[in-house]
Amino acid sequence: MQRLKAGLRKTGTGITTVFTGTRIDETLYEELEDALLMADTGVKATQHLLDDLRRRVKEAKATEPAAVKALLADALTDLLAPLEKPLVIGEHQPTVIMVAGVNGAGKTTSIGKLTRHLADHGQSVLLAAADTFRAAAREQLGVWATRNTVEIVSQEGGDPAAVSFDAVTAGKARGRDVVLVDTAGRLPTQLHLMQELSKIRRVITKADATAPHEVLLVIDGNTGQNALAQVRAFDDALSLTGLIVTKLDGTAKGGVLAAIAQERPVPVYFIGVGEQLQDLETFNAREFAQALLG
Ligand SMILES: Nc1nc2c(ncn2[C@@H]2O[C@H](COP(=O)(O)OP(=O)(O)OP(=O)(O)O)[C@@H](O)[C@H]2O)c(=O)[nH]1
Repeated sequence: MQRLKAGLRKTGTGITTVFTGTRIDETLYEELEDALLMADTGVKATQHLLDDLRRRVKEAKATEPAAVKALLADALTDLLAPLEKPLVIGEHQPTVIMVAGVNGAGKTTSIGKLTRHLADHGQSVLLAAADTFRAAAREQLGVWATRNTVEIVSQEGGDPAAVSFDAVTAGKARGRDVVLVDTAGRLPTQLHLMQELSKIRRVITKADATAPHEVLLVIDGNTGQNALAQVRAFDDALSLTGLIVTKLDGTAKGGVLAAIAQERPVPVYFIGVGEQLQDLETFNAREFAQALLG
């Protein structure tokens, strides 16, 4: 919570200074609108929050800007609440989790953190290095695997769908709890690479008819509105089940979660708040709103 609070300070300060005045007037709402837009909350979510806030202020008969800030925290919590959902492991063995994202979003780091989180909860993990293009990516995942004492299935220059198939088959045979499939970073505009992702998904289903059980997109919270565009594109191509939002430490664009909640509410399973293994937190709407608004 402290790390999240510190991380969201840049986003939060712009919004909270709006409430330092003494009067609740149109200027306050206008400044708040600007601050929310600056924080990448997006036009729709900003409008929704302002309308909701005006209603709450009227109902509560609030007279102090400080009270309005508390009401905004409530409005934001309600908006973000649909994004709150725990990642459930154990309904299938293994639970197959496919992870996608654009280059540099923090996919491999998040997989390392997630592996550690799962291992801490007593789950055995098998990693599939389906990023067969970049030797460095395989090596990086290998480092995480060693650090987490988990197994890894990788294949130099192989077909990513084939590696995924092998990993799911091995996970089944070895009775692992979770198979995590890391895919190469790609842009939604690279159509052939998006098709390749769909192929990986299909081939995973061939190895296990019920899989993948989770299809996660890792997005960089620092990219603001662009992250929302990524959610839309990857969701259209892959039917996402969840998100991991990274780099929420030190961002000025934390409002993007509100935009996602408003426009494409894919659950946020985890948030990344640093580069270390332990810097992964489950997403909680109230905590996030409070961390943001101080
Ligand atoms: N501050 C901070 N940095 C992060 C976080 N998550 C990842 N990073 C950093 O972001 C950079 C990119 O992370 P990677 O995990 O390599 O990204 P990737 O999506 O796997 O990249 P590709 O393999 O190119 O697709 C690294 O320097 C990470 O340390 C986070 O939550 N906070």
